[in-house]
Amino acid sequence: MNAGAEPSVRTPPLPLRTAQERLVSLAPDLAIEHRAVADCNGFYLAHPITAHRTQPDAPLSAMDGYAMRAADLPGPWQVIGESAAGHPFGGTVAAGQAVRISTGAVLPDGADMVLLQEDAARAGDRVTLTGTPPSPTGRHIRPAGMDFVADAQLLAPGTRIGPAQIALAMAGGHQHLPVRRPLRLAIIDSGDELVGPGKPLAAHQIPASNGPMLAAMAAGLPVQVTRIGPVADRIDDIVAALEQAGGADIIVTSGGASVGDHDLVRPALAAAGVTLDFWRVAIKPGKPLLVGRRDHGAGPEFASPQIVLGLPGNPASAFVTGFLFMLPLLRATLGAAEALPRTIPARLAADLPAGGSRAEFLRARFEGGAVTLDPLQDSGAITALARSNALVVREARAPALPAGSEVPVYLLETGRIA
Ligand SMILES: Nc1nc2c(c(=O)[nH]1)N[C@H]1C(S)=C(S)[C@@H](COP(=O)(O)OP(=O)(O)OC[C@H]3O[C@@H](n4cnc5c(N)ncnc54)[C@H](O)[C@@H]3O)O[C@H]1N2
Ligand code: MOO
Repeated sequence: MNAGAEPSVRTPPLPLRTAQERLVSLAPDLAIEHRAVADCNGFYLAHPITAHRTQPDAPLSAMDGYAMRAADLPGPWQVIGESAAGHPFGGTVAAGQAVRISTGAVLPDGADMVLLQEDAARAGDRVTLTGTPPSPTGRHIRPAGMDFVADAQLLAPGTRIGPAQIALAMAGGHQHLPVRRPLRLAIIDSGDELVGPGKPLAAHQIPASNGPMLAAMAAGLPVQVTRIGPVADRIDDIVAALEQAGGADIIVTSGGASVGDHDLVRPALAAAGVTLDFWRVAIKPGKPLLVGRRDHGAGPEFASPQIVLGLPGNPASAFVTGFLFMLPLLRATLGAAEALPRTIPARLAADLPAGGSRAEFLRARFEGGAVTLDPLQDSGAITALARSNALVVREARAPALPAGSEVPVYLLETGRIA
């Protein structure tokens, strides 16, 4: 879209990939901070990190037993001391000698093998072989540098930091990691029919469920969520909600994105100074998605424009666009190397009819490599969403496929998909 050209219903909906790439390219630039390693779970690494040390820094025993020279097999040996984890043996193992050793302890000089204690018998300071000696290729020794050597790259930029990455950074001698600061996300529910929690409902009203759903989708990421609404279908009210969200890096709305007389998010965005970047994507559900931005003007912390992502109101549409657009935008802003979700191949449990003019994301269950479509594909059906753990991708105008065919699916982990 050219700058200044207002997208209209006459502008064809964008193909999915084009729309996703455009959105991700708008990701705000969040400042990089140095955060205590243990507090980095779920963040993305902003710069590569290298090892400040070698691990292990000396050869270690991988088992409890006796350290000795393989050339002395089959023994017997005289025990001359002990090497425990944190307490190395200071001497050297000579011919016919052994050192009692524990897992993680430094292998004494002169030794090149560890005999498991289960394969040995000890009487006083004499040890004899009672079982199988270690094979020449498995002497229960972890050589120095087996895990990593000083200055080697430990983690690449854009890596998601989880429990194992925290362990690696700590072992590599890091106290802090460079990550983008937590993202401020405002989520706005809009619609006259919506009611917030704990309030009585008339027949024409429904509980606002999209806001909590979208917040839960983002919960695994370092995101501070502010929930606003539900907001009435009045331009002034929506503008006021957008002002309330003035300090957010990203605003996600749901509802009011379509073409009805009460779908007022677009005019409200214009009134609030948001320039529309694109509107409508050729996907089902989720077509009326919109993306806009406005200058923050709130200091150096907000160097990039604020992004507004308007999702359709239907719950399945909000979920699918939350998965295909909101989460990739959050990941890209937080510095993820890979912002877009990936499909995996699965076998269709039943025939799949031909597709329509939009790419579709069908709610389904994936079990044992096979995927079964939910019979209720209405974008207002939350039950179907709640019992699904996968989205089957059917490309626009895809031909009908027989059961057993391979299709791409997105897996949705229960409770935590970010
Ligand atoms: N004439 C046309 N009508 C519609 C079109 C179209 O192209 N031409 N597009 C349809 C499609 S596709 C979708 S998707 C919907 C989405 O419309 P909106 O984004 O404007 O959503 P609303 O009309 O506000 O609401 C739709 C539906 O979702 C419920 N809803 C909304 N917000 C929430 C919430 N926070 N929690 C739970 N449920 C919510 C709302 O009550 C409606 O039932 O438009 C089609 N129409
Ligand atoms: O695209 Mo709407 O999201 O079909 O339901």
